[in-house]
Amino acid sequence: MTQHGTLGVAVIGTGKMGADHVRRITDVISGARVAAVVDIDAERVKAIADGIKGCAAYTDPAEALADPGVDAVLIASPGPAHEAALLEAFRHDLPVLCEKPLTPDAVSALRVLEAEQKLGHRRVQVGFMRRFDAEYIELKRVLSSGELGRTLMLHNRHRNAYCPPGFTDAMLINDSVVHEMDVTRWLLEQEITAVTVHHPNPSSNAPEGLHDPQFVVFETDGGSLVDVEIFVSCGYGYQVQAEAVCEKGTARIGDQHGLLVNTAGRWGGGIAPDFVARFEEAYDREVQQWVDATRRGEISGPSAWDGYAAAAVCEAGVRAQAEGGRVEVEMIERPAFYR
Ligand SMILES: NC(=O)C1=CN([C@@H]2O[C@H](COP(=O)(O)OP(=O)(O)OC[C@H]3O[C@@H](n4cnc5c(N)ncnc54)[C@H](O)[C@@H]3O)[C@@H](O)[C@H]2O)C=CC1
Ligand SMILES: O=C1[C@@H](O)[C@H](O)[C@@H](O)[C@H](O)[C@H]1O
Repeated sequence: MTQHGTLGVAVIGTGKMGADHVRRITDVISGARVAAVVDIDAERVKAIADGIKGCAAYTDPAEALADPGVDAVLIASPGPAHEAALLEAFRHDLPVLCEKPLTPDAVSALRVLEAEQKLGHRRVQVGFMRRFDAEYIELKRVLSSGELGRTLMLHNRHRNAYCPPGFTDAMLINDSVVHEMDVTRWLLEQEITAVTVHHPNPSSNAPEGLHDPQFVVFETDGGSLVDVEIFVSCGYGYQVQAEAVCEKGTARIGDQHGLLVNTAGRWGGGIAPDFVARFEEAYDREVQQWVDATRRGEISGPSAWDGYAAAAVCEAGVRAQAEGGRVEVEMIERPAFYR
């Protein structure tokens, strides 16, 4: 570790999430600094590095990870670039915070699991930030306490005001519903065993060719049923809600009733514009805890196994979308290394 024990982080990918993580490490959290930024867009990466003292700019992740000032890696490039960056980080035995998805499919996620196991110690935390959100943490506490009895169903709504150009049906599953896959596994402590996907006639506001919204159903090995409304062109804001239906009651998060205003015969509150605003504190907590654990020589949070499990469920979801009907999730048995 460089500069009085401060963790030197290389941020790979400096788009929407990467640039926000650079800002977070530089201005918000403690114990780390951005030692290097990497992007295939040379102009973008230079502009970002120029604004940070002692930060080097690279267009090649391999060169950046060989920089002696780099102690840890935050991967925020697009999903298909994650595997190469992860394997390069393993070559230097560097700890990694990898934005979701770990990789875009189960076969490549499995290669990452195998490579991490060969290292002999865990190196990866996956960026499933909802596990660091105050409301989700509270929901997890209530469900784990047993005060509401067994969880029978979990209803989820996941709405984005708009989606980036080129968003596809498969991305609805791989980029968006992947978060509900992770929170289902984490909240219920059960594995997802089968996926079914339905959709109504698309909204007239959906981009051409996108079946939006969709309605996804998970079955779990504990006998719970989970549904997810995914709607990425709802137009009015960003909403993530979850309601657990349990034997002795229900528990619900995501109504965002921070401030209620009464005026001119109406009442109401605000809705976050996007995930960066809605989950700002969760991202801060996620990155701070990763830095703290790394500086203690530990690794915590969602593991590469969680990334693999989500990728396996995504695969079933994408097949269910394309083929119709119910598709069973195919997963390897959890290795002892990840227990
Ligand atoms: N946790 C969350 O809520 C969210 C996570 N994400 C995840 O963050 C990652 C990045 O997403 P965005 O920032 O939205 O994408 P983006 O498209 O805004 O940025 C990606 C950046 O990576 C660069 N890049 C592409 N290939 C590269 C490579 N091989 N090496 C280095 N840089 C490369 C691009 O030039 C671009 O600057 C994705 O894995 C995405 O799934 C995205 C949005 C929210
Ligand atoms: O991860 C994310 C995006 O990639 C995805 O496109 C959005 O739908 C999610 O809400 C966001 O959290």
